[in-house]
Amino acid sequence: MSIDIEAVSKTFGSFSALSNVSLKVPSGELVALLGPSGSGKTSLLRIIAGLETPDSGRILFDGVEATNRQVKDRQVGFVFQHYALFRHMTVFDNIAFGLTVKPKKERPGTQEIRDKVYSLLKLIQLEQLADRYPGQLSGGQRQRVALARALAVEPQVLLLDEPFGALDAKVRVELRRWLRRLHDEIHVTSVFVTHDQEEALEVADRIVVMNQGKIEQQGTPSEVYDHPATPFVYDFLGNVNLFKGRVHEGTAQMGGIKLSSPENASANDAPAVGYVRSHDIAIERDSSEGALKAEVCYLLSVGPLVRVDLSLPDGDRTIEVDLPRDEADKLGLKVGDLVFARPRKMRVFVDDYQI
Ligand SMILES: Nc1ncnc2c1ncn2[C@@H]1O[C@H](COP(=O)(O)OP(=O)(O)OP(=O)(O)O)[C@@H](O)[C@H]1O
Repeated sequence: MSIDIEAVSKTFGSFSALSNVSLKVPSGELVALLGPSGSGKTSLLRIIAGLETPDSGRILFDGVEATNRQVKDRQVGFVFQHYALFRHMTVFDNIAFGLTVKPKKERPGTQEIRDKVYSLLKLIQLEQLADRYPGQLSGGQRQRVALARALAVEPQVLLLDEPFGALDAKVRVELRRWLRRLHDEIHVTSVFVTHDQEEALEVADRIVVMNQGKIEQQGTPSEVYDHPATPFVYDFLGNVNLFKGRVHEGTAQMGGIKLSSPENASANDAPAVGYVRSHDIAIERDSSEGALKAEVCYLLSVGPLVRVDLSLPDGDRTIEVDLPRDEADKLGLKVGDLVFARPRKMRVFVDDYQI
């Protein structure tokens, strides 16, 4: 089922939580709502669910207006971060719950419910745990059961609000991959709220980046990561260094670096900020054009990368560089070394922006 959100606004008292938000979720797509705390992700999800009513705007399911439709008539399934399972019920009974409470004429027979629950247990790979109670499961297993419970009633839309938020990092990564594979199998239209950019990049077909109740940008993971539309998106989706300067007649002069025809900078003689991701800076031993002299002030190996902090001679500024480990090994960097940093890719935004 497709979802259309048309010009939705929502205020709480005098606070505007959502302002004129429009979004189309095509049938079968997995969309991530990504943004910092308080950006309006959960409010939007609750409006889709029918748990909250917008002040203005409309929600359509499959092209049919559903703004005032009751939650129970929307055919949505939920999985929340703390959507507790029924503690006194087994895994089997938790998953079966939505089916057993259906009105008598819609309720499937006992054998049909049993078959359905076992097929879902197979899907979440927990067949052997049907008789356990929630207290006897790990956090990750509990969220998988919560997902199976949501899917049991065959929702047309699945809404997930930080479903892995309470889990430790390793389980989170496993579960998001698992969710992606599961979605490829069942194709239910899904909206997934997260503030974790890696999670959104890995799981979603499309990412909707939210900030202060508005959509900053939407696109495929590579569109939003490789072509951020605004400084906010640049900053939110990855580690970034800022170089302040000016643009003048098609040339940008940013903190000692000169760029001709910088992307995105058409203004004349205006203050501007250049954005460079930490992995888009090369470190070289020899001086070359477009490279900045810098001193290595900190080194840290993190998995396959080495984080190198460089201080620039212009004062107290440091820039962060992420180098593949073999490249760092080849350079043999030590704290105190004088090197040259060359931004490989810089995006210039003319409007001043503070992080
Ligand atoms: N029922 C409410 N009453 C008053 N203010 C609310 C209510 N619900 C949300 N808000 C406010 O609206 C803003 C958006 O909240 P929302 O929960 O949608 O953000 P979020 O992006 O999901 O944040 P988080 O990641 O922290 O959950 C917040 O500033 C929040 O305090």
